[in-house]
Amino acid sequence: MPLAKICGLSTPDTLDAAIAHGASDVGFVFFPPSPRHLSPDTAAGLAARVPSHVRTVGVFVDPDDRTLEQAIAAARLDAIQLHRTAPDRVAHLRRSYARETWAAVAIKTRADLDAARTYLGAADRLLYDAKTPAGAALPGGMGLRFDWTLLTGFRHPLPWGLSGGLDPANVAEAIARTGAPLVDVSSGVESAPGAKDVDKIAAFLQAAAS
Ligand SMILES: O=C(O)c1ccccc1NCC(=O)[C@H](O)[C@H](O)COP(=O)(O)O
Repeated sequence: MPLAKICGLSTPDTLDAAIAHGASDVGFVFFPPSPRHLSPDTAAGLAARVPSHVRTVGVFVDPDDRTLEQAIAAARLDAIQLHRTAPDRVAHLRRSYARETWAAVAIKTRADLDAARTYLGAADRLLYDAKTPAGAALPGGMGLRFDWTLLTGFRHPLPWGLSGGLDPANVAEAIARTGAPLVDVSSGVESAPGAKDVDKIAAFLQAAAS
């Protein structure tokens, strides 16, 4: 059974549902333009509900040191997920904060996937996510999917995860077709942008485990 991360949780009931139904990782977004953005105080309250066998992952977009420090301290993050962050900066933040460090890699073409190799030695895990359109406010959480066949035969330079456009109806097929060791979802388990749905969370995690 692959690991499964529910990203962009922002309420106790949806967080509890993710934990109860077997999520390995829960994601808290620290990016003000996102409908899933959390303040450090809110994140701290949620993090206190997370048992030790579930990892808390902070999601950031090329963060400055202060943003990271506040979030890590408040939410006692186990891991940091970095979008739009250059490999040398990822490596620096990994060394500085001593947290498991995920580099999100935006994928549309084979060349995008090849660029993932630049994170070897810089990150602990790659999260392949669908590239959002130029000018989009968010680099993730938009329900977009990339061509999974790009992953066929690819020699992954690091442990990895699959993200982008997953939902309860397609996650089992995604795992079967790609062999993903970790799947990640946000909008696919929402009823509206930023509003997670406990039934969809349960259905996603059940399908991922099937
Ligand atoms: O979800 C957000 O609002 C977000 C904002 C800024 C950076 C990253 C963000 N999400 C990252 C994730 O890990 C999402 O789960 C991933 O992009 C998949 O989203 P979706 O396609 O909606 O399932």
